[in-house]
Amino acid sequence: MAKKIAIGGDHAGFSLKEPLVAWLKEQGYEVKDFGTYTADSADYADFAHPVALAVEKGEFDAGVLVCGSGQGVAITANKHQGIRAALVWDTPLAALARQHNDANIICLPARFIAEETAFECVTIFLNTDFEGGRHATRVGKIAC
Ligand SMILES: O=C(CO)[C@H](O)[C@H](O)[C@H](O)COP(=O)(O)O
Repeated sequence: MAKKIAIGGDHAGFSLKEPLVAWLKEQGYEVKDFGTYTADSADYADFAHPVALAVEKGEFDAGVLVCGSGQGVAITANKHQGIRAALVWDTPLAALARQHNDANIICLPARFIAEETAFECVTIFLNTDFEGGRHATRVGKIAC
């Protein structure tokens, strides 16, 4: 069965989110786009919270969030107890976010990453397993 991906971002993420949505669908993923749907100025939390909530509730296998720096969406998503949102801008970080942190949302900085690199990061993020072991102990200590 196709992996289900929730995606969202603000105006600054829009120019990256649009090709990402199309590309993810081409790859066979089931994608729900939580907006924003234009390049008009918008507030990242209005999109990061719905994506985080949907992933937290188990309605999606993973989330992708995009804003200018990636930081606003990451900070917002990590307010949710069940979310581990990782700010990623290169492929080794995408792998580590899964291997060591069991991240369930990848946050991309649209204004600081090339489209092709973003695609590579998302591919790695969606296809890398959590290593468990000592990392499971550490991840288990995150929630407060
Ligand atoms: O990067 C962001 C938050 O971390 C946002 O996407 C905004 O782009 C950033 O806050 C700048 O805002 P602006 O209205 O685009 O100048």
